[in-house]
Amino acid sequence: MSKAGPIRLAVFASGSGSNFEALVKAIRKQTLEAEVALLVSDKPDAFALTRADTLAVPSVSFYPKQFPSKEVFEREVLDHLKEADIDLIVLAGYMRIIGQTLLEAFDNRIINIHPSLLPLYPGKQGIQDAFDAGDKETGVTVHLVDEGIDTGTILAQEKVVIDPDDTIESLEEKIHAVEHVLYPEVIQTYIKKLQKEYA
Ligand SMILES: Nc1nc2c(c(=O)[nH]1)N[C@@H](CN(C=O)c1ccc(C(=O)N[C@@H](CCC(=O)O)C(=O)O)cc1)CN2
Ligand SMILES: NCC(=O)N[C@@H]1O[C@H](COP(=O)([O-])[O-])[C@@H](O)[C@H]1O
Repeated sequence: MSKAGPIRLAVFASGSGSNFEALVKAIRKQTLEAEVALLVSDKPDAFALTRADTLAVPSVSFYPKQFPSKEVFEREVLDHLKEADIDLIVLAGYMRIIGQTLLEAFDNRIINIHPSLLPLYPGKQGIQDAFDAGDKETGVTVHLVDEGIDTGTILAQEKVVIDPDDTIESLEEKIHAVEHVLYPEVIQTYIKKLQKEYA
């Protein structure tokens, strides 16, 4: 981490990749002092990979079920991260549990964004769960990733009001709009913290 040059991020995405694109655009607007050196996906048909091609960001994708175990899969991923000299892993709609191989190699250097006010509604459908519960508000959480699911140290949260006339689609739009601003801000702050620690 003490090396020269910008912090090198690997973004992990399984789906659309709008948060990935927001991070790249924040870097190009110079509001995030980092470099997205690699996009990693566990879904070779993920639209995030198309966004990476359009944005000229190197990418790699995998079929996890082709590997005999999560450990073997993550060792392959880790080889690519080392080759790209990655400093920080940023999960952005990555719908796969991070195992011990990556957790140990990137201790306190894996961040996730989750579309609920954790500890409320962890898991894969945070937006739907809050909507179905009839809550008047939900929000976005950015947290460190640990061995639990959405149990890592919370770095930031922002509330989002659920209006009576909201649909699941309109709520998703409001959540994503918050994410696309909050995530780059939180990562910038965390990078500065890491750089001080490693100085
Ligand atoms: N070790 C951790 N890994 C991940 C975390 C975390 O907090 N700790 N956050 C998730 C994101 N996520 C919710 O925020 C989440 C993603 C995926 C799952 C899940 O049950 N996935 C299944 C199915 C995977 C598949 O079939 O594609 C699984 O991996 O077994 C729950 C929560 C990212 N990873
Ligand atoms: N459990 C993790 C989880 O639900 N993550 C959520 O997936 C979406 C990815 O959107 P994107 O692919 O457009 O960035 C985001 O809303 C993110 O919070």
